[in-house]
Amino acid sequence: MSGIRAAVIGARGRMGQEAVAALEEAEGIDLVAALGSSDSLSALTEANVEVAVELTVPAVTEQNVAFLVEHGIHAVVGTTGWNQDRLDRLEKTLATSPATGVLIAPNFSIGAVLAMHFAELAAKYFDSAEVLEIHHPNKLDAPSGTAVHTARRIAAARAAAGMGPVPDATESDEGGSRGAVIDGIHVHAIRQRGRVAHEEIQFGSEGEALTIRTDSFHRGAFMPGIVHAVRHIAEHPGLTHGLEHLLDL
Ligand SMILES: NC(=O)C1=CN([C@@H]2O[C@H](COP(=O)(O)OP(=O)(O)OC[C@H]3O[C@@H](n4cnc5c(N)ncnc54)[C@H](OP(=O)(O)O)[C@@H]3O)[C@@H](O)[C@H]2O)C=CC1
Ligand SMILES: O=C(O)C1=N[C@H](C(=O)O)C[C@H](O)C1
Repeated sequence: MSGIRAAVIGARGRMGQEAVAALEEAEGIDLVAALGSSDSLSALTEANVEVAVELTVPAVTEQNVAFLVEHGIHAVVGTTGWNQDRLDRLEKTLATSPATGVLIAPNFSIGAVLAMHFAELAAKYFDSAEVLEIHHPNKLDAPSGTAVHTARRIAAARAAAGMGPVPDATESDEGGSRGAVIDGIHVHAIRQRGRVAHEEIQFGSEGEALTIRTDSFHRGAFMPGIVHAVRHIAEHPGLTHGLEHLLDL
């Protein structure tokens, strides 16, 4: 064995099981540890892990990533829940281990990464913009991490173009029908059995609309992005937020 020594944390979850299979298949990567919730993280240092893929739950991801950084293990993180406070704390931890790379990836699917990129490009050309996400009903968080990241990027592109708020005359919003509002962009979450992960970004201006849609029908959709990140995260010390930064976009 002489490839990148990789591990999966959360190996028995829906994503973790797929990631274990994908990394076992990947050339130039040796999967040397696969941890569930009852395993100690010390197994990672005992196995001399170089890159760990973190796919757990929002409640534990921050402490897992802190352990990785403190032990100089590069991290490829798919778990949601990385708000600005958590990202700020992570930056501080990374300052103590400057050669270590951490990728926080709201979505590993190439289609979703491109959809967010296209949405950012389109944002300044349309008066209205809203994000709709649809996921399986076992998902713990709403709105999805991808939808939050998408809304933030649209809002930043609008702000950079000097645009004001989206037009909306709503005076009463009983039960939150207008959805969550992330940096001024409305985000709507649907949970539906039979679905995996889907997002639609809707833009509108007088007389025209643009809809950008991405569908992940199977968790295999996320695996090429994970494998690519495991191969390249060591070249990106510090914090990287979004797989787009590891791609040639
Ligand atoms: N970035 C992306 O592209 C994607 C991100 N996600 C995100 O990834 C995360 C996982 O999703 P999914 O696989 O569907 O969730 P699951 O609920 O299927 O899996 C979560 C796993 O986390 C494990 N876990 C919980 N606590 C710990 C811990 N302390 N140490 C190790 N493992 C732990 C559980 O382990 P056990 O079974 O051993 O109790 C469980 O198997 C979610 O936040 C989801 O939103 C999902 C899809 C794509
Ligand atoms: O929980 C999921 O399934 C997914 N979570 C991520 C998110 O919240 O954006 C990525 C993808 O949408 C699937």
